[in-house]
Amino acid sequence: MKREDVRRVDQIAIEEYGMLGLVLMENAGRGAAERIAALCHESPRGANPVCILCGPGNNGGDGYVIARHLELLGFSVHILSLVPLDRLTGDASANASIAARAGLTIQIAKSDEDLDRWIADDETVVDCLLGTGATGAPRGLYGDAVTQANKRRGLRVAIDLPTGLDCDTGAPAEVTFRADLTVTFVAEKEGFSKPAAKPWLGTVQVVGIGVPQALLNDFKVA
Ligand SMILES: NC(=O)C1=CN([C@@H]2O[C@H](COP(=O)(O)OP(=O)(O)OC[C@H]3O[C@@H](n4cnc5c(N)ncnc54)[C@H](OP(=O)(O)O)[C@@H]3O)[C@@H](O)[C@H]2O)[C@H](O)CC1
Ligand SMILES: [K+]
Repeated sequence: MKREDVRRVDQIAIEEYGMLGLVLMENAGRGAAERIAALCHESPRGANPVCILCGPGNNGGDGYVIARHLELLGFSVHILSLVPLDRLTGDASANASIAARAGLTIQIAKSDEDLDRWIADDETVVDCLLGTGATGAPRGLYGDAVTQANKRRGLRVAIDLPTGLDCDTGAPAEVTFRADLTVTFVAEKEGFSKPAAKPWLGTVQVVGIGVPQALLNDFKVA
């Protein structure tokens, strides 16, 4: 699916079918956590703990849901947010607040030094930095976070798409998250089929977020 179409699916599910964004995000995050747990159990590089890198939007919001479910699945998890939590809005803000009240470890990374210090070398790193709302190459600290993550030797999991990858063209930015697994929501993105995208995607798994079949049919999603 094209980026604009998958964003429309979220929007229509909420505006025309009356679903709540929080429900879509919970389904997304729970499904992603289950895939991450499976990968960590079956891969020799699959480490526990897990470090979740969260950005300023709903892709970051997914990360707070993933953290809560990974903890329930027996993983020790810590979250590095690249923005103060009061910068978050909507569903992302709600889930960051739930994670904080639940006592999940959340640190605010303000510099590349913070990222270098707080991302351990052998933990599993989850990319919840930028999703379908990204435009252009990851800017500033987002580029630093991708560079730091790519240096680690643990597993890397991208959520919805690897930060830096253009999900319509499949073109990687100068700095792109190199994932072992990409968990993408609703459907594979159009750019994922392009050869240039392959080194950055790793294995791709699609997670449904509970939107009605009628809506998927309208977008010809298998
Ligand atoms: N209910 C839902 O909508 C669900 C969405 N899902 C997840 O949501 C993301 C899409 O979330 P969205 O908030 O629209 O966008 P992002 O999380 O990708 O964040 C984009 C913001 O990041 C900033 N930005 C954009 N480009 C760059 C860049 N190149 N470098 C740095 N920062 C960037 C920008 O913020 P500004 O304040 O700077 O304007 C964007 O607003 C989707 O991918 C899913 O993961 C759930 O899956 C389902 C429910
Ligand atoms: K991402």
